[in-house]
Amino acid sequence: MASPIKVVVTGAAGQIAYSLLYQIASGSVFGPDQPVVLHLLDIAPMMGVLEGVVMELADCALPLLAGVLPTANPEEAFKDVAAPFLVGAMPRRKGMERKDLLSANVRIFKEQGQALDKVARKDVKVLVVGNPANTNALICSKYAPSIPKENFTAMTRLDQNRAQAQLAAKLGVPVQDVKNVIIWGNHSSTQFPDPSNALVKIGGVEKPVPAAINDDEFLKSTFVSTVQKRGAAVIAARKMSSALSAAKAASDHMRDWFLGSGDRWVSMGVVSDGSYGTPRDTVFSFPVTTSNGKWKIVEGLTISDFARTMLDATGKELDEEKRDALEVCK
Ligand SMILES: NC(=O)C1=CN([C@@H]2O[C@H](COP(=O)(O)OP(=O)(O)OC[C@H]3O[C@@H](n4cnc5c(N)ncnc54)[C@H](O)[C@@H]3O)[C@@H](O)[C@H]2O)C=CC1
Ligand SMILES: O=C([O-])CC(=O)C(=O)O
Repeated sequence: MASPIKVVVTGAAGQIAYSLLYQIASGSVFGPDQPVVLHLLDIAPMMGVLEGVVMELADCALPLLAGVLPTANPEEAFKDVAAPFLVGAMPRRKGMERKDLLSANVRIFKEQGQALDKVARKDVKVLVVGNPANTNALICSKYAPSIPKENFTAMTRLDQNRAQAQLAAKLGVPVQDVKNVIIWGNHSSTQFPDPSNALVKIGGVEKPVPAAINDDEFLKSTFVSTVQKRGAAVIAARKMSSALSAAKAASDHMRDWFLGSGDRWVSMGVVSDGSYGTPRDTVFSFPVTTSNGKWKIVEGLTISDFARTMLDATGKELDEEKRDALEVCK
């Protein structure tokens, strides 16, 4: 058995963490042979609730759970961790856009960037879930200059999973038979869920999704807006934002980053190098492949005029969010 790795979940007393902690501690993220020590960070007033979460983790009797550390101190939480899931932040409510959370949440990621810079391993792999996730990840990276910027990512995997599920339902196939749908840009209502390179397996044969669906109007309008607005639809129904599916997506993101994405593309918000004409120095979601703990943007894709308009709109929003976030952090 490998020696345990330290994994931190922030917002550990919240609703996403409630699903996520089990997935990490049961081996679905880092593999069935990798023990974990869980560091649980939340704010001081939540320590009582967190105590209950600690009790429940013990009561799960999980063989891979090698230790649990609940704390309200970021430097204690981030000490020597390999994998931070930065979930802790205010969720939006009905009628809000995710960027409306910026002024409330971005300071959390400044403070946590500073703490990571001070005490985390330099090869730490950071996943930001708390909204607005892309811009929070950018700010976190900016305040942790001793850690390579490639090590900071934002979660758009939930959007990818939603897009894949929508296409599979339309085609009447199991969800795993659809692959390579892309989420470009911001985890917001300007994101571009792009099915143009997606593939579907039908009767054992792989075909392009656009040809299999053969309904351009559906792919450019209904499909795009359903995925863009899915988070708001869940809030309208549940009166709380998605948590079960968000935790599953966070697990998928980290698992693929650590263990590899195989023959599938996955979407991750990463610091843009300007690929595909996107704004540099924003955290932009791209199709990537992952192996040996590193991600690589899929190169050489054709960008249609429609896609160009969509990429430019979401890039513009990310530039605006960055400007606002830097102002808040001054
Ligand atoms: N990127 C994505 O796809 C998704 C992102 N989200 C976002 O994830 C975040 C968390 O959502 P929920 O778990 O539903 O919220 P929640 O309100 O249930 O839990 C948030 C937890 O974070 C804690 N927290 C607040 N400030 C903190 C700090 N400075 N340090 C550590 N913990 C802190 C709170 O005390 C609370 O326990 C929200 O911002 C939400 O919008 C939610 C779904 C999907
Ligand atoms: O919509 C929200 O505010 C929560 C979220 O990010 C999502 O469900 O995608």
